[in-house]
Amino acid sequence: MITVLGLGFVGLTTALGFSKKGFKVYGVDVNAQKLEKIKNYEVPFYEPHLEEALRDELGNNFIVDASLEEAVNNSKAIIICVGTPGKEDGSADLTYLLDAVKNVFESSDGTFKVIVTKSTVPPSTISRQVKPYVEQLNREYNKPVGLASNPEFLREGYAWDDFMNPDRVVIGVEDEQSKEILNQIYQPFKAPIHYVNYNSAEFIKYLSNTLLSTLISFSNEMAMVADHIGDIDVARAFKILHEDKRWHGQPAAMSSYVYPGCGYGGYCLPKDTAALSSIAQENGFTARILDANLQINEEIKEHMAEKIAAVASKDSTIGILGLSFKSNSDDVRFTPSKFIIEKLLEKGYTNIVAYDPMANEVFKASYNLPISYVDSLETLVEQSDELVLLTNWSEFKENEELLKTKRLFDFRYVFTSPATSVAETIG
Ligand SMILES: NC(=O)c1ccc[n+]([C@@H]2O[C@H](COP(=O)([O-])OP(=O)(O)OC[C@H]3O[C@@H](n4cnc5c(N)ncnc54)[C@H](O)[C@@H]3O)[C@@H](O)[C@H]2O)c1
Ligand SMILES: O=c1ccn([C@@H]2O[C@H](COP(=O)(O)OP(=O)(O)O[C@H]3O[C@H](CO)[C@@H](O)[C@H](O)[C@H]3O)[C@@H](O)[C@H]2O)c(=O)[nH]1
Repeated sequence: MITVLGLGFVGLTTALGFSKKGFKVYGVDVNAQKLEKIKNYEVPFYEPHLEEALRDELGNNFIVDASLEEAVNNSKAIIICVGTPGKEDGSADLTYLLDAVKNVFESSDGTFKVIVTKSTVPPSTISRQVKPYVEQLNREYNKPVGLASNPEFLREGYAWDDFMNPDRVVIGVEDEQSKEILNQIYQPFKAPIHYVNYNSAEFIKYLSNTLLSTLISFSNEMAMVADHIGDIDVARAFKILHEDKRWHGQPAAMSSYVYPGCGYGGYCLPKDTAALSSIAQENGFTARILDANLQINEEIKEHMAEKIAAVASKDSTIGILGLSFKSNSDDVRFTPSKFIIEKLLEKGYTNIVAYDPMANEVFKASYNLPISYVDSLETLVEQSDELVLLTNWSEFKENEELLKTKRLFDFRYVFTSPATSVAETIG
């Protein structure tokens, strides 16, 4: 039913996991020594629980002494778990992956199977590299295959538990036959399954890993800032930081911080981020993550203005939804709306009309921009050709139908939550 190519940390765990769930699984590896060990019930690396699982499954559902041909042709899903090491220039080396794809083609008897990339590959690998490669192979072999991306999120040391109890399963798939097969093999896991396109699936894996690496480097940058300033108990500071209630609960409210939008504003985050970078510099340390953080906060606003300028004609009326820096507040200090409106004015949009449930007056008095204001959402929509949502007010959320009568730039992702816009959740 399933073949797993590559029996390293991910592959052996995957093979034993599916085997444990009752599927017949063929395990294949090009490393003869590794394979020999596995055949002798030996896990070639240290990972808790795998030895026990190998003892239970080998010779039952898990088969490692079959030829590649037998494995591939008895399987509907071929899951590739080979290494994708980094090259010197930082890019991913896809040699093993493409070799594995070729091996599948050479061995296939021509019945339909789906080749599933579980190895971590950069977004666009399937669409721009694997798919064209498969099309090229197909001109030679003419064997129908489907493609899917199924990134793996397990951690070493917890591989078995993470694989058997995934937080979610992500499947990038663009044809029904492959989707059906993947749906079947993941049903026993009782986890949410998210079907997305290839690029999104690959991206989600990097979104996860780079968030983790960024948080670690951020923490380390902060420790270096603290060391340079001196007399700061770094470990204690981090422990106290973790007491913020937004880190706890399910889902932790902190997840709303890991969410794109149109930049942070308000009286605190912009000035405090700048001030810490500045005092670090005074103490002889350049806080590059903080500096990049500030720079991104500028760039995102320009990016949003450019998105509008790319499609909206200069003589259209732009309706701004939201002026305060966040909902449930009338504070307009450093509000992204101010900067985005200024950028639109610079780009030549002269008809800008704005509405905020609370902050019209204070915004007008603070910034004196050449725009007009209206006092109801209905009037704003009526007067505008384009709508630009910049503050996450519930009044906007509650009026989706009205807002969607015009083209809407939803820059707070109110109606297109990144979590659900590309994903269909089942299970
Ligand atoms: N290690 C992790 O915690 C982890 C977690 C999630 C994702 N990943 C990703 O999964 C992939 C595999 O990682 P790993 O740690 O299991 O690697 P690994 O090096 O432990 O295992 C890869 C295996 O693939 C085998 N192989 C190479 N070419 C082959 C081919 N043509 N046919 C059959 N087998 C072949 C190798 O001999 C090796 O045993 C990588 O892309 C990695 O980034 C790793
Ligand atoms: O606060 C922290 C947490 C981790 N680390 C270090 O970060 C590295 C990675 O740790 P961890 O994430 O626990 O291990 P991995 O097994 O490499 O797992 C990561 O990489 C996998 C492969 O892509 C993903 O599947 C996992 O979700 C992701 O956590 C290690 O050097 C840790 O010491 C720190 O320095 N500080």
